[in-house]
Amino acid sequence: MNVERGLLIVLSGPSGVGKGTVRKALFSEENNNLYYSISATTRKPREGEVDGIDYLFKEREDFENMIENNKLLEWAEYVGNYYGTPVDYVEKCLSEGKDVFLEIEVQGALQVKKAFSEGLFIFLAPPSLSELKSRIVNRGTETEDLINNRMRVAKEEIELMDAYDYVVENDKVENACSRIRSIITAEHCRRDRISARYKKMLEVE
Ligand SMILES: Nc1ncnc2c1ncn2[C@@H]1O[C@H](COP(=O)(O)OP(=O)(O)OP(=O)(O)O)[C@@H](O)[C@H]1O
Ligand SMILES: Nc1nc2c(ncn2[C@@H]2O[C@H](COP(=O)(O)O)[C@@H](O)[C@H]2O)c(=O)[nH]1
Repeated sequence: MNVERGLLIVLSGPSGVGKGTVRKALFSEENNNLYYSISATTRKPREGEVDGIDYLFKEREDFENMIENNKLLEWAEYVGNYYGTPVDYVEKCLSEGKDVFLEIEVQGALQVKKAFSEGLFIFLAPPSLSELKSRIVNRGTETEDLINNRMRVAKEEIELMDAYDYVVENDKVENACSRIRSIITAEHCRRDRISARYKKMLEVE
C-alpha cells in the first residue's frame, strides 16, 4: 500500500525566542503525529541536557565526517559551533507518513527550503528585541559575550522572516502553540485537496 508522505515542519527563529519551549508544549499534546528530529551539534551540553534526547553531541571531527558523508539534510555554523539535521531519520519518518518537526536556526532552514520546497516553514518571532534579550538573559545559559553574539545574529535572522510561509509571534506559549497547530491543520487540509487518496476514491466510485 502506498503511504502519503508526511509533512516536514520547520520551526525557526532567533535564539531565545522560545522555539524549544513551544516545541515541548506542542509535543506534550496527545495524537499529534509529530516526530522530533534530534539535531547533531558540537556545542557542549548545558546542565541537564542529555545526549540522544536534547541533541546528539559530537566532536568537531565526527561532525565534519557527517558533512563529508552526506549524513545531514542541512547544517550550519552558529556562534562558533556546528548544528545539523541527520537526514536518515527525517527521510524514514516522511516515507512512513509521519510529520517531522525540525527546530533549527535560519541559515539551516533556508537550506532545507531549497531542497524541500514542499515543507512548511514557520518563523517564530519575539514580541520585541528587548523581550528577546530578557528571555536569553533570564534563561541563564549564556555568557554576556555569547548573549551579545546571539542578539547580533538575531537581528540578521529577523530580517529574513519574509522567506517563511508563516510568522508566528511567541507572545504567550499557549497562543504560539495554538497558531502553529492551526497552521499544521490547514496545511494538511490543503494537501488533502491534491492527495492521491481522494483521486483514488473517485476512480473506485
Ligand atoms: N512566550 C514566552 N513568554 C515568556 N518567556 C518565554 C516564552 N517562551 C519561552 N520563554 C522563555 O524564554 C527562554 C528561551 O526559550 P527557549 O530556550 O525555548 O528558546 P529557543 O528559541 O529554543 O532558544 P535557542 O535557539 O537558544 O535554543 C526560556 O527561559 C523560556 O522559558
Ligand atoms: N541549522 C541548524 N540549527 C540548529 C539545529 N539544531 C538546533 N539549531 C539551532 O541552533 C541555535 C542554537 O541552539 P542552542 O541549543 O545552542 O541554543 C538555535 O537557533 C537552534 O534552534 C540544526 O540541526 N540545524
